[in-house]
Amino acid sequence: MSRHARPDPVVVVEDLHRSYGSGPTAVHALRGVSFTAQRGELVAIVGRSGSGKTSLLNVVAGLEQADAGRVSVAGTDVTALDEDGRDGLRGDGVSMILQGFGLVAELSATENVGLPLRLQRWPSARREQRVATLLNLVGLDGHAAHRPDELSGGQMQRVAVARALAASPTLLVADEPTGQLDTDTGLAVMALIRGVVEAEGTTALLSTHDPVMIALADRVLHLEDGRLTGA
Ligand SMILES: Nc1ncnc2c1ncn2[C@@H]1O[C@H](COP(=O)(O)OP(=O)(O)OP(=O)(O)O)[C@@H](O)[C@H]1O
Repeated sequence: MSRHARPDPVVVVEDLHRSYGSGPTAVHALRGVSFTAQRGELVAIVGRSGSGKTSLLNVVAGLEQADAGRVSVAGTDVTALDEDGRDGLRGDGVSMILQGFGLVAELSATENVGLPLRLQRWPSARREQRVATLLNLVGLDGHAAHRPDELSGGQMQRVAVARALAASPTLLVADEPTGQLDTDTGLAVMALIRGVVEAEGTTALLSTHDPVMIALADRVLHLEDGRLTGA
């Protein structure tokens, strides 16, 4: 755990339920999940395909609504927010790295990474410096001017990671952030996330199948059929 970690719960999840569909064909993706993640803690969520990892991350980040239960992020009751409120959450302290990258096709790597800083009205000189630092950290100095269609899948993922970290979020939510990366790039991205957790006291909630990422986590939560099982 980072030196910032202290009992200061950034994420509090209580008895969370989420289903898709209704009637006999309904899928109960989350069946009463509860846990807490502290400031500066890197929590890995593991479990078989279909165990509910993406559903859990999406509800915590406000992309999907829970059927029942409560999620609080940095003191905000996410489950009580309407759609606008949930969108606002992601501009304000919660960053998400999605499985499909979520980059803007028309923008260069530099512009994509700088987007959250633009939204927060960072002065341009400071913004440029932060973006350059992040692109360097993810090993993409030479690709700053490239648009997503000029980048490989691994490079797009690294841009997405840099963008998610740009505005020093309180909470980073990442769905298999190294899933589509080769071993070396995956290690670099994991080290980057671990480093940010250490340096900035970010709380990170990640789903992963990667043993190295699991080893780097402060805590591992095991999901099985929508329930947390003993670690
Ligand atoms: N939009 C949806 N409509 C219907 N069922 C869904 C939907 N999203 C997820 N599910 C179902 O909910 C369950 C949990 O899915 P989820 O994507 O959360 O699992 P996961 O652990 O993230 O899987 P993976 O590791 O394959 O990404 C699965 O049975 C899945 O088929």
